Amino acid sequence: MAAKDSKSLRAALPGIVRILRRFAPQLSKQKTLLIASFVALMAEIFLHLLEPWPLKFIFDYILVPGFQPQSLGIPVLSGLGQFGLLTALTLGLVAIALLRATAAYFSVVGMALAASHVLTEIRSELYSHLQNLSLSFHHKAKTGDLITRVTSDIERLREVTVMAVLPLIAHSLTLVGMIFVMFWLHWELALIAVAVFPLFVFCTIRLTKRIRQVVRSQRQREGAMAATAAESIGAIKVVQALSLQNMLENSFSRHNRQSLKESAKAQRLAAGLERMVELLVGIATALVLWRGVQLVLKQAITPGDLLVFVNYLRIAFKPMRQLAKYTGQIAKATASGERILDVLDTVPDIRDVRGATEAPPLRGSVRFENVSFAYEPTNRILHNITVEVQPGQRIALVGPSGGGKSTLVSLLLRLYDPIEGQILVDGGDLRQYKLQSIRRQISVVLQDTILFAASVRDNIAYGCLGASDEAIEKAARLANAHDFIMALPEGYETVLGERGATLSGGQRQRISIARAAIRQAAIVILDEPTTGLDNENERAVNEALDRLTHKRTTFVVSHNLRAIEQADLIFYIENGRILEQGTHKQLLRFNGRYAAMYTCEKQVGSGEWVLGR
Ligand SMILES: Nc1ncnc2c1ncn2[C@@H]1O[C@H](COP(=O)(O)OP(=O)(O)OP(=O)(O)O)[C@@H](O)[C@H]1O
Repeated sequence: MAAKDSKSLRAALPGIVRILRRFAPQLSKQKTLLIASFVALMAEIFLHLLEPWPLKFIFDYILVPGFQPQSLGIPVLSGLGQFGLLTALTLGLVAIALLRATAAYFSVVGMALAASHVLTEIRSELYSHLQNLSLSFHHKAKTGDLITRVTSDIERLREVTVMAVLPLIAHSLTLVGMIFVMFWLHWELALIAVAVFPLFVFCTIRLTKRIRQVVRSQRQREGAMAATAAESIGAIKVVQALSLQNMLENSFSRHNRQSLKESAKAQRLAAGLERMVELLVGIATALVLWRGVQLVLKQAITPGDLLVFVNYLRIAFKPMRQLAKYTGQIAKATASGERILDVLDTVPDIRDVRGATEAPPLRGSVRFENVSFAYEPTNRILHNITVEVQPGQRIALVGPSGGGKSTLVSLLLRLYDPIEGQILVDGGDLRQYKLQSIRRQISVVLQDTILFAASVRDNIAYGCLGASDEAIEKAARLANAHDFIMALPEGYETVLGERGATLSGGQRQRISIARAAIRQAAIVILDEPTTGLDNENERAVNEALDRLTHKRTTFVVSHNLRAIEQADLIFYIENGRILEQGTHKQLLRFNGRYAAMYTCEKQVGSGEWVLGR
């Protein structure tokens, strides 16, 4: 994920090869379109080379004293008179222009279509890959930066394919064709014309390398800005409440100013490169004229030949000047392409192992066997956890904050894999089953309920895609949500604000319970589901949770004393170790840490376990 250091142009080529190789399957699907546009391109190049030739004939045969049609050596034209030949040549000029325009049209449209198809497919692949990348990746990556990759990096590749790659190929091949024809006409004059080329290539490579470095660092800067914006706008309430606006603004404008500097530098370099090319072409034209006129006077070449030379240099002038622009754009797009590949080539830590099977319908027995886990290799969070849970049992995980309770349940969801030990469901190792088939059978209610900017109905149905209206309503009734949903302006069709912002915390929580309920899963995970709710909402949510978890294996991470007392089995976890386990009564009799916390909490009397938080 880390940004690569800037590369030289020589080193950029492997980047392009890497991109082409990685996207070869998508490209080969567009084979027919690509071949057709290439054929059109070749036709365009040929017609481009042909353009000055009618003029050459006019200069060499019509404008010379003593017109001799036979000297043309082309039987069809030799039979024409002076006027007829002039008409034929001028019509030829128009026909060449027309055919060339048609060929160019088809090559551009064909290429644009092929690029759009390929990149649309890559964008879908990128999005789906991002969704499946493990949490360990997403915790480290910046959201804004990832969004830039899915949107503007892909867009840049699409633009550059049509606006730079195609013209670059066309112009390069035209240049090669022109050099070939010039050598065929007169090698000495051709040598003079191409003499400035090595200088041109040298300067282009040097400047393009610098442009690429600047542009890459500018892209990173833009990613950082997008990340800052996404983060602060996503958490605007906290930002305003803590008056963090100034601090965030400063950081944003620092990146913004730096990006401006880099963009100005890139523009300066690109403009300098273009001017240098103009100068070199001017020098080449002057040299050709100087030697060419002498050759015409010595009758070594015809005036028409010199005209073709000068014309080719003029035609070559435009692409050569643009070459700098195109290479700059391609360097930019290579950077974009590599940023996309960096994501696509990141292998999810958590994925289906080879030969993984669909999990059978679960009964709900769970066993953690000597499970250890670390987010960072050097810092173990869980140590040798062994837990045995029977189907339908309600388990409470308690202990001070940071002890590892949420981490433990996230291992059951296979958001992470243990570094040692194994987790068994109904006797089978979690890792032998397909990821989705396990997750589908576990319902989750978290403290931070995430709802989507969709209708209430859809938000509930996300728990079980394709659920019927009856099932949705049943789940909503179970979750104590039906009545307030019906009171919303459009009932179940009411579209929620982003992240469900238009509902109260308790309402959001009850919709998320309905979403969990519709799954009918054998295992339910409740991670502090009532934290932050007022008494009335908490009562409604608790009622809903009791119904949701009835006869299901339930893991509750909670500070709520009532939820803890009701559990069949309580695990007291501190510093990643299970220090005590048993029923509420057993643990009170044991008079250890759990009993101490419980007694202390009872005395404080808030009903919420506050120690250690
Ligand atoms: N994504 C992460 N990357 C690195 N460390 C993490 C990550 N998530 C949690 N931790 C660390 O793992 C430890 C256990 O966290 P966890 O959230 O499991 O504790 P908890 O017992 O659920 O706490 P709380 O009661 O406050 O929710 C903490 O020290 C925390 O800092």
